[in-house]
Amino acid sequence: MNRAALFSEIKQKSSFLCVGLDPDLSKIPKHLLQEKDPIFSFCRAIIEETAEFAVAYKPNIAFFEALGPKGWETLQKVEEIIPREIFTIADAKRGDIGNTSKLYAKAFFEKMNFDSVTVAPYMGADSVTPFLEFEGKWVILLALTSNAGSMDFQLIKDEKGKPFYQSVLEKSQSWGTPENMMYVVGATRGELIAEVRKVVPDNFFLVPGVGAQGGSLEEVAKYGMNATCGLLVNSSRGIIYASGEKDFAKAARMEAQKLQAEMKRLLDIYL
Ligand SMILES: O=C(O)c1cc(=O)[nH]c(=O)n1[C@@H]1O[C@H](COP(=O)(O)O)[C@@H](O)[C@H]1O
Repeated sequence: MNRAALFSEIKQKSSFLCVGLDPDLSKIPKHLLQEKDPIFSFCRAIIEETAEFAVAYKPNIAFFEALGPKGWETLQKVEEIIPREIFTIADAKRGDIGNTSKLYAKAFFEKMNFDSVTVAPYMGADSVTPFLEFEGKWVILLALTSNAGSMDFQLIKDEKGKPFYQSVLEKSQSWGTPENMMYVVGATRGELIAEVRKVVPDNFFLVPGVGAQGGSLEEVAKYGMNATCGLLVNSSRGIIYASGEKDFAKAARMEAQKLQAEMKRLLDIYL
Protein backbone atom coordinates (compact mmCIF):
# COMPACT_ATOMS: atom_id res chain seq x y z
CA MET A 1 0.00 0.00 0.00
CA ASN A 2 1.36 3.47 -0.83
CA ARG A 3 1.16 6.66 1.23
CA ALA A 4 -1.63 8.19 -0.88
CA ALA A 5 -3.82 5.09 -0.36
CA LEU A 6 -3.15 5.15 3.37
CA PHE A 7 -4.04 8.85 3.62
CA SER A 8 -7.17 8.26 1.58
CA GLU A 9 -8.26 5.53 4.03
CA ILE A 10 -7.56 7.90 6.94
CA LYS A 11 -9.74 10.60 5.38
CA GLN A 12 -12.51 8.18 4.45
CA LYS A 13 -12.75 6.74 7.97
CA SER A 14 -11.81 9.96 9.81
CA SER A 15 -9.49 7.76 11.78
CA PHE A 16 -5.79 7.09 12.30
CA LEU A 17 -6.39 4.14 14.56
CA CYS A 18 -4.16 1.08 14.52
CA VAL A 19 -5.63 -1.84 16.44
CA GLY A 20 -2.87 -3.86 18.08
CA LEU A 21 -3.42 -7.62 18.04
CA ASP A 22 -1.55 -8.91 21.10
CA PRO A 23 -3.61 -12.06 21.80
CA ASP A 24 -2.61 -13.86 24.97
CA LEU A 25 -4.17 -17.27 25.77
CA SER A 26 -4.21 -16.37 29.47
CA LYS A 27 -6.21 -13.18 28.82
CA ILE A 28 -8.73 -14.05 26.11
CA PRO A 29 -12.27 -14.93 27.21
CA LYS A 30 -12.43 -18.46 28.66
CA HIS A 31 -15.26 -19.66 26.40
CA LEU A 32 -12.95 -19.34 23.36
CA LEU A 33 -10.57 -21.95 24.76
CA GLN A 34 -12.93 -24.69 23.51
CA GLU A 35 -12.46 -23.53 19.90
CA LYS A 36 -10.06 -25.31 17.52
CA ASP A 37 -7.86 -22.21 17.22
CA PRO A 38 -8.82 -19.86 20.08
CA ILE A 39 -6.35 -17.13 19.11
CA PHE A 40 -7.67 -17.06 15.54
CA SER A 41 -11.29 -16.96 16.71
CA PHE A 42 -10.40 -14.12 19.08
CA CYS A 43 -8.57 -12.06 16.44
CA ARG A 44 -11.26 -12.69 13.82
CA ALA A 45 -14.01 -11.41 16.11
CA ILE A 46 -11.93 -8.34 17.03
CA ILE A 47 -11.19 -7.58 13.36
CA GLU A 48 -14.83 -8.00 12.33
CA GLU A 49 -16.02 -5.58 14.99
CA THR A 50 -13.28 -2.93 14.69
CA ALA A 51 -12.53 -2.82 10.93
CA GLU A 52 -14.99 0.02 10.44
CA PHE A 53 -12.87 2.28 12.68
CA ALA A 54 -9.32 1.06 12.00
CA VAL A 55 -6.90 2.07 9.25
CA ALA A 56 -4.22 -0.39 10.42
CA TYR A 57 -3.80 -3.66 12.31
CA LYS A 58 -0.59 -4.54 14.11
CA PRO A 59 -0.24 -8.17 15.13
CA ASN A 60 2.63 -8.40 17.60
CA ILE A 61 4.54 -11.46 16.43
CA ALA A 62 5.64 -12.49 19.94
CA PHE A 63 2.09 -13.46 20.87
CA PHE A 64 1.93 -15.86 17.91
CA GLU A 65 5.54 -17.11 17.98
CA ALA A 66 5.11 -18.10 21.62
CA LEU A 67 2.62 -20.76 20.47
CA GLY A 68 5.18 -22.54 18.27
CA PRO A 69 4.51 -23.67 14.67
CA LYS A 70 0.74 -23.44 15.16
CA GLY A 71 1.16 -19.79 16.14
CA TRP A 72 2.78 -19.02 12.78
CA GLU A 73 -0.16 -20.66 11.00
CA THR A 74 -2.55 -18.58 13.08
CA LEU A 75 -0.61 -15.40 12.25
CA GLN A 76 -0.85 -16.16 8.54
CA LYS A 77 -4.60 -16.80 8.79
CA VAL A 78 -5.07 -13.55 10.72
CA GLU A 79 -3.09 -11.57 8.14
CA GLU A 80 -5.22 -13.07 5.36
CA ILE A 81 -8.58 -11.99 6.83
CA ILE A 82 -7.61 -8.35 7.35
CA PRO A 83 -9.44 -6.35 4.64
CA ARG A 84 -6.92 -5.36 1.93
CA GLU A 85 -7.57 -1.62 2.19
CA ILE A 86 -6.37 -1.71 5.81
CA PHE A 87 -2.62 -1.31 6.39
CA THR A 88 -0.93 -4.29 8.06
CA ILE A 89 2.07 -4.16 10.37
CA ALA A 90 4.09 -7.20 11.40
CA ASP A 91 5.41 -6.00 14.75
CA ALA A 92 8.51 -8.19 14.81
CA LYS A 93 11.28 -5.68 15.60
CA ARG A 94 13.74 -7.43 13.29
CA GLY A 95 17.15 -6.37 11.92
CA ASP A 96 20.38 -8.36 11.40
CA ILE A 97 23.28 -8.60 8.94
CA GLY A 98 22.15 -8.02 5.36
CA ASN A 99 21.53 -11.55 4.08
CA THR A 100 19.61 -12.42 7.26
CA SER A 101 17.48 -9.27 7.13
CA LYS A 102 16.62 -10.13 3.53
CA LEU A 103 15.15 -13.45 4.68
CA TYR A 104 13.25 -11.80 7.54
CA ALA A 105 11.79 -9.48 4.90
CA LYS A 106 10.84 -12.42 2.67
CA ALA A 107 9.05 -14.08 5.59
CA PHE A 108 6.79 -11.10 6.24
CA PHE A 109 6.50 -9.64 2.72
CA GLU A 110 6.45 -12.75 0.51
CA LYS A 111 5.49 -15.82 2.58
CA MET A 112 3.01 -13.59 4.33
CA ASN A 113 1.65 -10.43 2.76
CA PHE A 114 2.20 -7.76 5.40
CA ASP A 115 2.53 -4.15 4.22
CA SER A 116 5.22 -3.36 6.78
CA VAL A 117 7.50 -4.69 9.48
CA THR A 118 8.95 -2.99 12.55
CA VAL A 119 12.76 -2.92 12.45
CA ALA A 120 15.40 -2.06 15.06
CA PRO A 121 18.05 0.39 13.79
CA TYR A 122 20.87 -0.66 16.14
CA MET A 123 22.83 -2.65 13.51
CA GLY A 124 22.76 0.21 11.01
CA ALA A 125 22.15 0.74 7.30
CA ASP A 126 22.91 -2.74 5.95
CA SER A 127 20.54 -4.32 8.48
CA VAL A 128 17.63 -2.08 7.44
CA THR A 129 17.96 -1.49 3.69
CA PRO A 130 17.23 -5.14 2.67
CA PHE A 131 13.66 -4.57 3.94
CA LEU A 132 13.37 -1.49 1.72
CA GLU A 133 14.06 -3.40 -1.49
CA PHE A 134 10.52 -4.79 -1.60
CA GLU A 135 8.27 -2.71 -3.85
CA GLY A 136 5.24 -1.30 -2.06
CA LYS A 137 6.43 -2.50 1.39
CA TRP A 138 7.42 -0.41 4.40
CA VAL A 139 9.97 -0.37 7.19
CA ILE A 140 8.81 1.04 10.52
CA LEU A 141 12.02 1.97 12.29
CA LEU A 142 12.22 2.19 16.08
CA ALA A 143 13.17 5.80 16.91
CA LEU A 144 11.84 6.95 20.28
CA THR A 145 10.06 4.11 22.02
CA SER A 146 7.37 4.30 24.70
CA ASN A 147 9.04 2.21 27.41
CA ALA A 148 11.09 3.35 30.41
CA GLY A 149 14.20 1.68 28.96
CA SER A 150 14.14 4.12 26.04
CA MET A 151 16.16 6.38 28.35
CA ASP A 152 19.06 3.91 28.48
CA PHE A 153 20.28 4.66 24.93
CA GLN A 154 17.78 6.72 22.93
CA LEU A 155 17.96 9.83 25.10
CA ILE A 156 21.73 9.85 25.68
CA LYS A 157 23.12 13.13 24.38
CA ASP A 158 26.35 13.58 22.39
CA GLU A 159 28.86 16.34 23.13
CA LYS A 160 26.71 18.84 21.19
CA GLY A 161 23.61 17.93 23.18
CA LYS A 162 21.97 15.90 20.42
CA PRO A 163 20.07 12.85 21.70
CA PHE A 164 20.87 9.50 20.10
CA TYR A 165 17.33 9.01 18.73
CA GLN A 166 17.84 12.17 16.69
CA SER A 167 20.99 10.73 15.09
CA VAL A 168 18.95 7.63 14.20
CA LEU A 169 16.34 9.84 12.53
CA GLU A 170 18.91 11.90 10.62
CA LYS A 171 21.05 8.99 9.49
CA SER A 172 18.12 6.84 8.40
CA GLN A 173 16.68 9.59 6.19
CA SER A 174 19.09 8.49 3.44
CA TRP A 175 18.00 4.83 3.72
CA GLY A 176 14.36 5.24 2.76
CA THR A 177 11.77 7.89 1.91
CA PRO A 178 8.44 8.97 3.39
CA GLU A 179 6.96 6.54 0.83
CA ASN A 180 8.52 3.46 2.40
CA MET A 181 9.71 4.34 5.89
CA MET A 182 7.85 5.23 9.07
CA TYR A 183 9.15 5.71 12.60
CA VAL A 184 8.00 4.34 15.94
CA VAL A 185 7.49 7.27 18.29
CA GLY A 186 5.95 6.46 21.67
CA ALA A 187 2.86 8.38 22.83
CA THR A 188 4.33 8.52 26.31
CA ARG A 189 6.98 10.99 25.09
CA GLY A 190 4.58 13.98 24.88
CA GLU A 191 6.25 17.12 23.63
CA LEU A 192 9.32 15.19 22.40
CA ILE A 193 7.07 14.14 19.52
CA ALA A 194 7.35 17.74 18.30
CA GLU A 195 11.14 17.41 18.30
CA VAL A 196 10.90 14.26 16.20
CA ARG A 197 8.49 15.96 13.80
CA LYS A 198 10.99 18.80 13.26
CA VAL A 199 13.66 16.34 12.08
CA VAL A 200 11.36 14.19 9.91
CA PRO A 201 8.47 16.40 8.75
CA ASP A 202 7.00 14.04 6.19
CA ASN A 203 7.28 10.48 7.48
CA PHE A 204 4.41 8.65 9.12
CA PHE A 205 4.81 7.79 12.80
CA LEU A 206 3.53 4.59 14.37
CA VAL A 207 2.59 5.76 17.86
CA PRO A 208 2.09 3.09 20.52
CA GLY A 209 1.46 3.92 24.15
CA VAL A 210 -2.04 5.40 24.33
CA GLY A 211 -4.49 3.45 26.48
CA ALA A 212 -2.76 0.94 28.77
CA GLN A 213 0.58 2.88 28.83
CA GLY A 214 -1.08 6.24 29.56
CA GLY A 215 0.01 8.38 26.56
CA SER A 216 -2.20 11.29 25.50
CA LEU A 217 -3.91 11.15 22.10
CA GLU A 218 -4.47 14.91 22.22
CA GLU A 219 -0.73 15.59 22.63
CA VAL A 220 0.19 13.11 19.92
CA ALA A 221 -2.09 14.88 17.44
CA LYS A 222 -1.02 18.35 18.54
CA TYR A 223 2.70 17.65 18.24
CA GLY A 224 2.81 14.97 15.57
CA MET A 225 0.20 15.56 12.88
CA ASN A 226 1.36 16.72 9.45
CA ALA A 227 -0.35 17.53 6.15
CA THR A 228 -1.09 13.86 5.37
CA CYS A 229 -1.98 13.11 9.01
CA GLY A 230 1.34 11.29 9.43
CA LEU A 231 0.10 9.28 12.39
CA LEU A 232 -0.99 5.73 13.06
CA VAL A 233 -1.88 5.58 16.74
CA ASN A 234 -1.90 2.08 18.18
CA SER A 235 -3.92 0.72 21.04
CA SER A 236 -3.69 -2.98 21.85
CA ARG A 237 -4.83 -4.01 25.35
CA GLY A 238 -7.16 -1.00 25.74
CA ILE A 239 -9.23 -2.34 22.83
CA ILE A 240 -8.81 -6.11 22.67
CA TYR A 241 -9.24 -6.70 26.41
CA ALA A 242 -12.00 -4.13 26.97
CA SER A 243 -14.03 -7.09 28.25
CA GLY A 244 -12.95 -10.59 29.23
CA GLU A 245 -16.44 -11.98 28.79
CA LYS A 246 -18.60 -13.17 25.88
CA ASP A 247 -19.22 -9.54 24.85
CA PHE A 248 -15.47 -8.95 24.25
CA ALA A 249 -15.81 -8.13 20.54
CA LYS A 250 -18.64 -5.66 21.08
CA ALA A 251 -16.66 -4.07 23.92
CA ALA A 252 -13.63 -3.80 21.61
CA ARG A 253 -15.87 -2.19 19.00
CA MET A 254 -17.02 0.43 21.52
CA GLU A 255 -13.43 1.27 22.53
CA ALA A 256 -12.33 1.52 18.89
CA GLN A 257 -15.32 3.70 18.10
CA LYS A 258 -14.54 5.97 21.05
CA LEU A 259 -10.97 6.45 19.86
CA GLN A 260 -12.13 7.05 16.28
CA ALA A 261 -14.58 9.73 17.41
CA GLU A 262 -11.76 11.47 19.28
CA MET A 263 -9.49 11.12 16.23
CA LYS A 264 -12.15 12.68 14.01
CA ARG A 265 -12.26 15.68 16.35
CA LEU A 266 -8.46 15.97 16.27
CA LEU A 267 -8.30 15.63 12.47
CA ASP A 268 -10.81 18.48 12.20
CA ILE A 269 -8.57 20.66 14.38
CA TYR A 270 -5.05 19.83 13.23
CA LEU A 271 -5.21 18.54 9.64
O1 LIG B 1 6.82 -1.24 18.03
C1 LIG B 1 5.83 -1.18 18.76
O2 LIG B 1 4.72 -1.41 18.32
C2 LIG B 1 6.01 -0.69 20.14
C3 LIG B 1 7.01 0.24 20.34
C4 LIG B 1 7.06 0.95 21.55
O3 LIG B 1 7.85 1.85 21.72
N1 LIG B 1 6.16 0.63 22.54
C5 LIG B 1 5.21 -0.34 22.37
O4 LIG B 1 4.41 -0.53 23.30
N2 LIG B 1 5.15 -1.05 21.19
C6 LIG B 1 4.17 -2.13 20.99
O5 LIG B 1 2.87 -1.55 20.95
C7 LIG B 1 1.91 -2.36 21.64
C8 LIG B 1 1.37 -1.56 22.82
O6 LIG B 1 0.35 -2.25 23.46
P1 LIG B 1 -0.66 -1.57 24.52
O7 LIG B 1 0.19 -0.89 25.54
O8 LIG B 1 -1.40 -2.75 25.06
O9 LIG B 1 -1.54 -0.63 23.76
C9 LIG B 1 2.67 -3.64 22.04
O10 LIG B 1 2.50 -4.59 21.00
C10 LIG B 1 4.12 -3.20 22.09
O11 LIG B 1 5.01 -4.24 21.78
